[in-house]
Amino acid sequence: MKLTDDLALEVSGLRKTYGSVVAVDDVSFAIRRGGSLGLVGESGSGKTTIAKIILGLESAAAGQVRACGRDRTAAARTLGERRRRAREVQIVFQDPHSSLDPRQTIGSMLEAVVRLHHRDLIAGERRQRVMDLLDMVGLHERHTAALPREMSGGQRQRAAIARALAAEPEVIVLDESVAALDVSIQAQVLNLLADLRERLSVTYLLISHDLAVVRQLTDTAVVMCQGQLVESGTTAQVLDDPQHIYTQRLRASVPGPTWVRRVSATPSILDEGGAS
Ligand SMILES: Nc1ncnc2c1ncn2[C@@H]1O[C@H](COP(=O)(O)OP(=O)(O)OP(=O)(O)O)[C@@H](O)[C@H]1O
Repeated sequence: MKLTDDLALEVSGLRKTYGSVVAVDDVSFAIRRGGSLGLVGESGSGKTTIAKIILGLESAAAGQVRACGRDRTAAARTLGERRRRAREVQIVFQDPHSSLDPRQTIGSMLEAVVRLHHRDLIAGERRQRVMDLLDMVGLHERHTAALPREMSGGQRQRAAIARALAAEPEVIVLDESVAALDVSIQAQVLNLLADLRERLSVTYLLISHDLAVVRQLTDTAVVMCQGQLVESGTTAQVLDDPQHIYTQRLRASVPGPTWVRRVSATPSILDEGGAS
């Protein structure tokens, strides 16, 4: 794969094993600056492992990860390097309950991140930045004093998005970020994410098993099956005209507004007896 500077994120030949399990097997994809790519696949296909390697939470056995043209495959050696990498890629997890510190108010959490990444700002400017971040995600000044448990699930996820934005990252990894929310709240947060992408030109890597979410938020998609990338293309191509049998089964197994039942209930869409 050609590595170029107008790409926000590039993953090439990535491999990760856990003992005898090959979690990620020679996976390559790229996202242009401001683009949004959906990483699709059923549970255990290797999606979160890829996210962890991109974030530096796991090391790869082979392959390369680059963000904004800079290699980040090897562990960061200095604090400055870790901070710079954090400004390149941030993550929003599925469950803000466990990803937010339960003892820290939303305001102090955001101010700490602003302070870490914008050391030149004075106190008043930092406070203003926190207000701006809250406003960007549809929260209010009163939420600065709130603890995570005093907020609704949707508000907590908005706070987690604000925390990611506080670093002004080039790329945000959204790892099942709306999966735990009620459907109506999920729609609001999806709209917020779409608006933010448009306003900030931020790049998304969206990890989801929910094809409707992938359709709404991404313009390209890759499909993972048992650690391998089996299909890639524009989101419309992949979802409307899937070429690989796995993607076809994945699509057929997802109930949606226009869902037609084509497969019987099965623990895995890979079970031969499961699809009919
Ligand atoms: N820390 C670990 N130790 C051992 N095996 C692991 C570890 N993390 C992941 N795996 C294995 O690697 C494979 C890929 O897991 P991964 O969590 O990346 O999949 P996923 O597609 O993100 O699934 P899910 O949507 O359920 O999170 C699975 O077989 C999983 O059991």
